[in-house]
Amino acid sequence: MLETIDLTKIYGDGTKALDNLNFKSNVKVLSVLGRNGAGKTTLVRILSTQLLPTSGTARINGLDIVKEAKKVRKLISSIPQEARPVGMSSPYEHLLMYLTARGMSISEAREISRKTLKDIGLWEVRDKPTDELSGGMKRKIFVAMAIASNAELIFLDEPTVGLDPYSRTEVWSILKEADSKLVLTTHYMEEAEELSDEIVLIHKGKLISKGTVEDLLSKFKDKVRVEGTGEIKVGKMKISYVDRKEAETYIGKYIVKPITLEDLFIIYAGEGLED
Ligand SMILES: Nc1ncnc2c1ncn2[C@@H]1O[C@H](COP(=O)(O)OP(=O)(O)OP(=O)(O)O)[C@@H](O)[C@H]1O
Repeated sequence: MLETIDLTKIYGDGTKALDNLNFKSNVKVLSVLGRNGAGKTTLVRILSTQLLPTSGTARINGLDIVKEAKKVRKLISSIPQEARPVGMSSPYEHLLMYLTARGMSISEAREISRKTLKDIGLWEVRDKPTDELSGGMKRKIFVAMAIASNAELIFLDEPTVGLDPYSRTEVWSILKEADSKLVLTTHYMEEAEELSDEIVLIHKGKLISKGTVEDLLSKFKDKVRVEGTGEIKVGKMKISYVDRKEAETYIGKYIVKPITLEDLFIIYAGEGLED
């Protein structure tokens, strides 16, 4: 169970990255979505005890992430967005080091490392220095480390950035099979749709919406997206969200599409529909 209580973060320069965030979640995969700068990484860093909040707190399985940070760290594993592997060490060595450092026996760590490297598609390069691997392969090492940890809750900040579609599917598959609960941030909406049991949408550090993909979209079930005309300007593109009936008059003249998760970003950027 994850719960944030009036969680607020104001950085030293005055930027309010999280603004009284309150939500509870107890699902297998929770995705945190929001535009660049919405506060997702700040939230994940605070929840994974790498950064202190300015005020408020959060609880993971009832444990306070500030007052009981040491206990929380035993429950979680986290891959920061900026994680970089050690160039001379191989993927296999990364996993072994990480798992044994977490207290796993060497024999168990060997077995789990091998299985995870196979599952995630890194088996053939398991003994290569990571310096000699591609950016996507390096990213996969961290996903493998987190999943192999079998932690109760795993934080994955944009786990599939830079991965080709095949590798992304490999990662999705391993994430779906994991026994751990996951908190994920992503800018890939199909990834959020594929994996999430619940989504929290944040904007300028505030909670905008929470629910399943269906819940979030159901608020706009009678609307469609019209491209080429409308009040909302995204760069040079004009977009409007109109009732289905009204959209009939646009068919043939403009591009008319169903609303997807991507549209929530445009809608909630403050320029679209009122909630
Ligand atoms: N160390 C810092 N000092 C000052 N401001 C910061 C710092 N880190 C982040 N911010 C600011 O806090 C806000 C939230 O940033 P954060 O990285 O949490 O957003 P995000 O939703 O993860 O963005 P992205 O999708 O681009 O990764 C932004 O305005 C950002 O500029």
